[in-house]
Amino acid sequence: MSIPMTEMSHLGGDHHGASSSPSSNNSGPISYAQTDQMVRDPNELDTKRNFGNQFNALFRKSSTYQWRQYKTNACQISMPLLLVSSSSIIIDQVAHKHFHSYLSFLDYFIVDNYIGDMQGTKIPAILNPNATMPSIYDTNSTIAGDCLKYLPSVYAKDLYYINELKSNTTNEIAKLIPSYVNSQQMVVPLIFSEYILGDFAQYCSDTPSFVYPMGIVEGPATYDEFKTQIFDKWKTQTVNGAYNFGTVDNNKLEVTLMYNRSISYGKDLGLFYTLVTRSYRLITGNNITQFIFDGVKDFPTKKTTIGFDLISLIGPTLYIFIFQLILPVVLRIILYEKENKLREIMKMMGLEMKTYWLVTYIFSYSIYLFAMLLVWLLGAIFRFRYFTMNSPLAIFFLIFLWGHLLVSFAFFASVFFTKTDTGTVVGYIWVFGTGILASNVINNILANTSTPASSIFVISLFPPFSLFRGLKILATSVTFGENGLKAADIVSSGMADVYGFFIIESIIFLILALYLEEVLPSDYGVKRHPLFFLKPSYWRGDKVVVAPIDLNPTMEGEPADVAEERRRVMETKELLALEVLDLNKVYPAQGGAKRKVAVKALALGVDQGICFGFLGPNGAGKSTTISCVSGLFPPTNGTAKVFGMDIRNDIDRIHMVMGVCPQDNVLWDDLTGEEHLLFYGRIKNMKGKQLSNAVYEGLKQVNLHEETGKRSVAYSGGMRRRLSVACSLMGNPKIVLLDEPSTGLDPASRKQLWDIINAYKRKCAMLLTTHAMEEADALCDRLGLFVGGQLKCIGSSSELKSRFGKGYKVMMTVEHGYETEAQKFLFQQIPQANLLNALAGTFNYEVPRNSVELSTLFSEFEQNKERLHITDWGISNSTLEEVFIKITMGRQNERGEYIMDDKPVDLSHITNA
Ligand SMILES: Nc1ncnc2c1ncn2[C@@H]1O[C@H](COP(=O)(O)OP(=O)(O)OP(=O)(O)O)[C@@H](O)[C@H]1O
Repeated sequence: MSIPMTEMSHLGGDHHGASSSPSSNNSGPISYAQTDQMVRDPNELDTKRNFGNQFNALFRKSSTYQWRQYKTNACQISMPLLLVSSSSIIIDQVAHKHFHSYLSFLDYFIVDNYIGDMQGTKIPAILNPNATMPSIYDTNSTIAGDCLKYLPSVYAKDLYYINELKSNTTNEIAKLIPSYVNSQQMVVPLIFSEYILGDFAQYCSDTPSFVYPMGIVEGPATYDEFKTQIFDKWKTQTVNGAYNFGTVDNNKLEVTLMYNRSISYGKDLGLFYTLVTRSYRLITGNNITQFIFDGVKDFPTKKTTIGFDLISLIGPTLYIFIFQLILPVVLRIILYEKENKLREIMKMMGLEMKTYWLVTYIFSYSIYLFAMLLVWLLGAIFRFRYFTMNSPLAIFFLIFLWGHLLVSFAFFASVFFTKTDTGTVVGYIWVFGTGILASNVINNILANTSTPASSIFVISLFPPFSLFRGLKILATSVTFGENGLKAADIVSSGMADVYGFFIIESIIFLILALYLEEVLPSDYGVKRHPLFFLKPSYWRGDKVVVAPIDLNPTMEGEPADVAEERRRVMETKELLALEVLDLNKVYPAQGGAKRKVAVKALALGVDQGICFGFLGPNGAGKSTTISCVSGLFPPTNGTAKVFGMDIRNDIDRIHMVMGVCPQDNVLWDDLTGEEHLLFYGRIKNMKGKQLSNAVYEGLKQVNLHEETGKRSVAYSGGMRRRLSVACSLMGNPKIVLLDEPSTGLDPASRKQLWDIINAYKRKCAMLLTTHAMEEADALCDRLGLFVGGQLKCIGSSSELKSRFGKGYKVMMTVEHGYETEAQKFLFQQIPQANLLNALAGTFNYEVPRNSVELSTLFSEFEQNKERLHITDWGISNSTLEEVFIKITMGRQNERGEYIMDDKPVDLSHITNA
């Protein structure tokens, strides 16, 4: 005979005798509950969170994590740098191409526009005589009035003409222009269009001023001489431009314009043009019938010098992208931990959220600051006036304060996203969208001096626009020959206002972010009442008062053992590791799914030092119960107490004595196993030798001690699972919740895991869910079987088997052709045997527990097996699996017994034979 040893081991009962039944009408602890350190009062537990330890734990973890992410971080940080560098190259190219090779194209464009502009100019009626000719500013003019002090002083006084006539006719025009413009009566109204003057026109538009036109003097006799002279003088830059007349007579005006780009940037080309054509008309009285405009010639200039800082001109547009580019990066940092439940698991393991936000803030800000300081450095290296001419103090405050607003705003925005990728993409759209909006719309609003202060105030409430305002002030200070913003001008320029907005908005967004995190419903976490801050108890730091839950003494339809468990929980005087008190969880209808009652009026107690197993089919509500107990979800009704501490108002303290291994492995891909354990150990106040020993032991127990350098992303599924279990056991928790801990483990690893759990369960209480019946058998002192969110039975494995199993199983294998004789023999020995199945000569029977005398059965089989050609036989106890199947698939009859509708094969003809 061969008796399957594993099954035979069940003979004579399980590892816990039925005598230890909780149903023995006592309300004390389960008799086999043992623990090395019995807790009698929750105050005996070390539930204090130490800010220093947790800060240290998180700071080290985040530093290591960010360091491991150096490639991603380098890419993200280099984006702003790339923008700065590439803009420098592009602008250099544009400057050289347009101002040197394609100069005339650009300048024709300017002239054309200018003419168009002039035609549309409305001359104010009060001006008399009407303006006939535009003027160039004489900034020294006292007549000009106050408005001119705002104008850039780039216009020098002298404009030359060269009398290098090709024709033999007298060059009347050449003579007349100087006398025309130099005559004192030629005080002309200032009527430049806004196109030409840009922002500066705003200053003078309300108070038309009169200025002297500049002087025009005769220059050297030939163009070549003139060129030489200009080239010699380019550094002093006193000459604005020159005319070189060709043929000039009553019908024809042939002229070449030359201008000094270093001074005038081409802005006054139109002016030069108009000056000569209108003078011609005024002096000759003729309309020009033939105008030969020979194009525009640039004055010789030093090769690399460009007259104005294009980068500063387009600065606000460019810099608004650069300054905001870290926003999606920060969003990614926050959302990664949110989406992957890492934030929740840290919380469940005891991390204080204040510490979490502080460290996340410091890291996000550091990444931003590092990137921006590099941008500043690069800007200085490329000699962008923006960075070299503006006061370093003004730039520093802009970078420093904007960083705070950016990070606070990212915190605020992160509240509205759950997926990392969605948040990051929206972040980039935000950066570019607001950048484009700012440079196209907000720019004009800010540039318009008639924009009321209230509008500017409203605009500034929007972070990207207040940034744009600051960037524009700095840009304006350097664009057209200004000397940059001085530290002394920070207040008068409006920069101080911008800083003020940054500071106030940072505080507002930070408070909003933290507030919304506390109250806004989300996938995980217990949320506060929206008006929680109005309660004085919140500010005093008092514990929230919650109504006590009185367990219903009876619940209709509850099986006897479950009702008994309810009574035990109500009456027990002992401090239980976990009391579940009429816990209900209803998931609201969402995304097409109906409202789901996942857990119904659950009442049970888990004693200290035992391992309690939740069994049940998929969707029975096991994980939901664990999630409620761990604080991942708030219960809809009812509550649970861990060592007497209520999950509704003491969850933070509970977390310090709790270890959680969720159903999915919640790990940081880029951290090693050792780093995970160090982190969780530090959170739970472990230090020094104690910590390093615990980490080593933890890794050794799960057989990961030789994988210390490997990051968890490179672990196999089983290794990740073992690491998750090791994390949950760090820091000597008093209660450990394990949601399907052995999923995906090979048999050897599973055995190892069982050894760990068996070793730990005397030190703490454990709650585990599993689908593996042998695991429940091997580990759990008590089991609860769930179906449809309700507890269907509760007890030790042996109790359940004896209550719901039919007794023993007998297996017999018979040689071909001798089956009938062998079966007859079996029914003679055990008349109540019930054939479950017969396959290829192997027969399985169910045998009622008291229907057989085991010793007689053994000797009868031994004596007859050869005669009956029985090659193998065995007897085993009912398995938990049968109990499981019976309860989950069977139905209850009127006496409350579980029966299976699928009847076994009817072989009564054999029995009767
Ligand atoms: N976040 C959720 N939102 C809505 N319904 C949910 C949510 N989580 C679980 N449920 C539903 O609640 C019920 C119980 O789910 P739960 O995950 O607790 O079952 P389980 O017993 O742990 O199952 P399994 O053994 O498959 O892990 C299921 O019907 C499930 O669809």
